[in-house]
Amino acid sequence: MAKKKKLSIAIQGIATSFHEVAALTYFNEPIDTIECLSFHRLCESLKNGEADYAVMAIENSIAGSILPNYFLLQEYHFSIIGELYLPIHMHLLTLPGVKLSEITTIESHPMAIRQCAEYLHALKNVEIRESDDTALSAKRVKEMKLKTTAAIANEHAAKKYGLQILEKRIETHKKNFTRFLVLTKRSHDKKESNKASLSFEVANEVGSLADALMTFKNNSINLTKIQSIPIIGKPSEYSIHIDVEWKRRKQYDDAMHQVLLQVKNLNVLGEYKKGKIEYK
Ligand SMILES: O=C(O)C(=O)C[C@]1(C(=O)O)C=C[C@@H](O)C=C1
Repeated sequence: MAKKKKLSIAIQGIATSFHEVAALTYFNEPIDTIECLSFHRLCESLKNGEADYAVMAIENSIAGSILPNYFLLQEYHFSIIGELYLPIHMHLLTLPGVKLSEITTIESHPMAIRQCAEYLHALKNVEIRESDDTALSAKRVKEMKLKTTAAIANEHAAKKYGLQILEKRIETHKKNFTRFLVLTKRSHDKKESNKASLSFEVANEVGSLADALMTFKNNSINLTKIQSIPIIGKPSEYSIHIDVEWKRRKQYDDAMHQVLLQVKNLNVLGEYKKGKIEYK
């Protein structure tokens, strides 16, 4: 019997990155990952058909929204087919035997650095350096035998690169989640969807945004997130991104028909099943 072809999933970062963990958790089957060292590269990989799906972090419960990714969602017009809330535990990794007093540089992905800001602010005389990926920082410490550099990364990176966990759980708050979106160019089944991500623009007039949001309220639709991003070239104008959840599909459909008349450039970025926040 012919073997089933594995799905290829574009991730930001390399093996053991949080994106790899997110992709393995979401698909829950053997996958081929395509390692991308930027979110732009990740979108290109999906666009040119190298990947079947892409997994993209969009927000973190400590560090907030990854704003550039909202621009990418707008630019590439992929469909969001699912989401995943992944618990994130950050550790300080070094070569075996290294002491904290010997560390002069700490490097990691900027989102990881922001999630550990409290811990990092308390350290004296340590340079904080941004990298493309948590796992890549761990790999660099190992391969370049960097005795005075520590990486902020997860336990999978520690294991893979034989690094010691010098400090455990250095994230600012223990309930730390990153929300990932699963993107595709393919058509997908929306039968089970109870959540949507939308974007639109409103006139710069009294109450225009409030009126649009009231339409969702009046149809019993729960607004779970709102994020505005600038419209490039139109200073002080914004594109509004919202996430909404519904109990009955008809309520969402009714709200959408009404809101269509109130806003400009309404886009449905995806309709999908709401992810669970499960604390481990
Ligand atoms: O550097 C990684 O390991 C990533 O997968 C990137 C990333 C992010 O983009 O937010 C993913 C999850 C964590 O929030 C920290 C970093």
